[in-house]
Amino acid sequence: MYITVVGIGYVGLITAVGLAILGHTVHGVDIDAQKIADLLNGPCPLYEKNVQKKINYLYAKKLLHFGTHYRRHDRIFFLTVGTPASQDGTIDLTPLYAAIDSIIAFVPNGALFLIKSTVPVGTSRKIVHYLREKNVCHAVVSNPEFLREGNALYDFLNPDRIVIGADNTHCTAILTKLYQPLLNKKIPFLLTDPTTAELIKQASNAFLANKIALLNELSDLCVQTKADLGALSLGIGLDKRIGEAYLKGGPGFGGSCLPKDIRSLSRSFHQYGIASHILPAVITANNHRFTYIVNRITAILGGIKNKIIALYGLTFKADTDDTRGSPSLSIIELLLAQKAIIHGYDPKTKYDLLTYNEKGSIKFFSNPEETLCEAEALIIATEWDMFQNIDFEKIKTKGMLKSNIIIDLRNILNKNLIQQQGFSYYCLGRDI
Ligand SMILES: NC(=O)c1ccc[n+]([C@@H]2O[C@H](COP(=O)([O-])OP(=O)(O)OC[C@H]3O[C@@H](n4cnc5c(N)ncnc54)[C@H](O)[C@@H]3O)[C@@H](O)[C@H]2O)c1
Ligand SMILES: O=c1ccn([C@@H]2O[C@H](COP(=O)(O)OP(=O)(O)O[C@H]3O[C@H](CO)[C@@H](O)[C@H](O)[C@H]3O)[C@@H](O)[C@H]2O)c(=O)[nH]1
Repeated sequence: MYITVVGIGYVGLITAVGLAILGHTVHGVDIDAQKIADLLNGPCPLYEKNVQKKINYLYAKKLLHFGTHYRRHDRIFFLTVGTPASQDGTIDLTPLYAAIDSIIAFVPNGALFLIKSTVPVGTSRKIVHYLREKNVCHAVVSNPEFLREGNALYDFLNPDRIVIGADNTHCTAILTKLYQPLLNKKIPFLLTDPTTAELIKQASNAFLANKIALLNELSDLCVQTKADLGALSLGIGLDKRIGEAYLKGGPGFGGSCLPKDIRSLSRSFHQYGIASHILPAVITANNHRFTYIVNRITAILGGIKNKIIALYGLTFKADTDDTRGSPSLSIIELLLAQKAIIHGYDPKTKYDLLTYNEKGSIKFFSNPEETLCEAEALIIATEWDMFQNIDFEKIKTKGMLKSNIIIDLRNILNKNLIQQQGFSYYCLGRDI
């Protein structure tokens, strides 16, 4: 099938590559001409493992194309543009409607719009009305995406389920054909209406966020009671009704999705005149976590004013270059506000894209050892594998870290080894 993917960001790029791997011919369109040029000439504008190789291969096979314009014969459009949220959860749908406007100005009636962007409940049906008012006739289907950055292509090709929210059976038939290779793998195919499909997407993220927030709260109780956080997660997760995923303690959940989608869902409750008591509590708990962690760091260091603190990991989790909604950045802002001096390191972050509200002292480094220069303490904020392979023995012997304090917000280092090497090691659920 010939498919157009609109908005080649984290989701659009993987959707385009994934659909081409499934055997379709895919045309990716973005308004960002620089992004398209980078996709065509390299390097890939975003980091997702194994994707660059796949792009090169599919491009050579002519299964994948990129451009800034639509083609007249395009009929099936996956809409994957951004849907950012303001603090009160209002979603900015301007990019989505702009994309729709540019498509309908170009293609004749009879196209199929598949909404993959995460949108507030009711959006697909509003789009149907919008198209009707414009006197054009196209079908609209909700087909939310559940991929995780860092595992994106695997998730696209091996999803736990495909959710289709459609009001007519003709669209369902097209989608069955489109996803046939995945249906052959017995991946559950859930057909429902568009509103329910939209709600499934946001509610799934709300459940995940709930799990993380509760685990993080329990982690604080572990500190006070000297219970073992690792054993607690395992013990809870072994209950099949709960499951082991999303029970890792950390600095709080972040990213461009979980925080945004809970705020948006919470706003939908409000708009429909009902109260959600749980969602606002999860948001508050997560925001509070950043302050809690900075207070603990301050206590461990006996004050942080004018002290250099090295921080490893700026992305919102490992294996991505995405810093949107990153807990590391929230923690850095709070440390800078107390006049700490930050030395930051991340293997994939494009430092020049980072902006700070606090105009404090911050410097970024291109290698982990240099980052430690003159630092009082090292904070590990994301779980990149490479941080586990750093030669801490050498760091200790050469006296690279002034006070030999390591604060591990992801519990990725081997506590016994690191303590034997002579560091004061502080980890989640025990000291923080
Ligand atoms: N990032 C994720 O892991 C993830 C997973 C599932 C769902 N989602 C949802 O998918 C959507 C996209 O997220 P993302 O992280 O890929 O965003 P992104 O910001 O990385 O990408 C959006 C892209 O859309 C382009 N764009 C904006 N307006 C356009 C227009 N009118 N025409 C063509 N292109 C346009 C932008 O230039 C950008 O390249 C959001 O709704 C998000 O909530 C994201
Ligand atoms: O046990 C855990 C799991 C995750 N996190 C944190 O939670 C955040 C979100 O992680 P993850 O869910 O892996 O990231 P995303 O790539 O944003 O994926 C989420 O958001 C996407 C966009 O909606 C959805 O498609 C995915 O299904 C959903 O997992 C990150 O800060 C993680 O560090 C934890 O602290 N502990």
